Amino acid sequence: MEVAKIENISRIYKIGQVETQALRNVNLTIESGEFTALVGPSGSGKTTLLQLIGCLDQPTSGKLTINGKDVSQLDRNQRADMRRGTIGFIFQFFALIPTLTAYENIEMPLLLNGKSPAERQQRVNQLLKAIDLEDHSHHRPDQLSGGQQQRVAIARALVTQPALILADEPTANLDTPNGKLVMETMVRLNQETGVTFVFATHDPRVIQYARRIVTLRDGMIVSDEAGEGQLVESAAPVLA
Ligand SMILES: Nc1ncnc2c1ncn2[C@@H]1O[C@H](COP(=O)(O)OP(=O)(O)OP(=O)(O)O)[C@@H](O)[C@H]1O
Repeated sequence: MEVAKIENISRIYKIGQVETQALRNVNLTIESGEFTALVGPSGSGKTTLLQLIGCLDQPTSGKLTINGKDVSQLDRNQRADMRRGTIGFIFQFFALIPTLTAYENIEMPLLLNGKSPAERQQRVNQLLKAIDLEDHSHHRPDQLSGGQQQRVAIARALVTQPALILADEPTANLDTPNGKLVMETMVRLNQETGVTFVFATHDPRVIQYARRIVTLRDGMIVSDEAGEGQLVESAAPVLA
């Protein structure tokens, strides 16, 4: 099944008289279950593309279909509705709420979606187990390492069972061991649940996990090839 279909998409940013063409006639289809890296030099359009797929932004021209729905012309509120429940985000700087514990950060999207207390508790505990942080559930972000914070962010992105998770440079602020743990967590959850991951990265150590590598240059896709797709040994799956 197609999770995202990008047809002839362009995105032009205008600041005063200055125009920047961030994406030029991009075509890309993301199928359910993919684990795909967007790579390319700084300024090539990776973040712009993720923001469009994530319904955070609107294309200047072209057609964008997410989960079978045409989202090219949605207004701000309609885009927010589309994101909720369909798309999860993981950011470079984790973006957790600093005053909430790991547990509460993961629970937040379920509260916003009006889930019952019993359902919330069951789901959050399941995710804490899946990211191997059950014993840190009452820690606030400043009481967790960068890698642990990013694993909490992964759990928060997954908690509503979205069709698609988008990650912009998820390991950019992590050291090598923590970056590896974060990537292995993403691979494992992709293997166990089949949730689709698309992530932007510069890091060759991250690219090796991708099963598909899409390379952008000057706002265009210049290659689209199979990656090594390094697999991760799964213990007993907790979310499958
Ligand atoms: N909000 C904006 N307003 C104006 N120009 C922008 C805006 N966002 C991005 N751009 C420009 O669009 C182009 C693509 O930027 P984008 O952030 O998508 O690239 P990127 O590949 O993600 O880069 P990096 O790897 O450095 O994050 C760049 O030339 C950038 O300067």
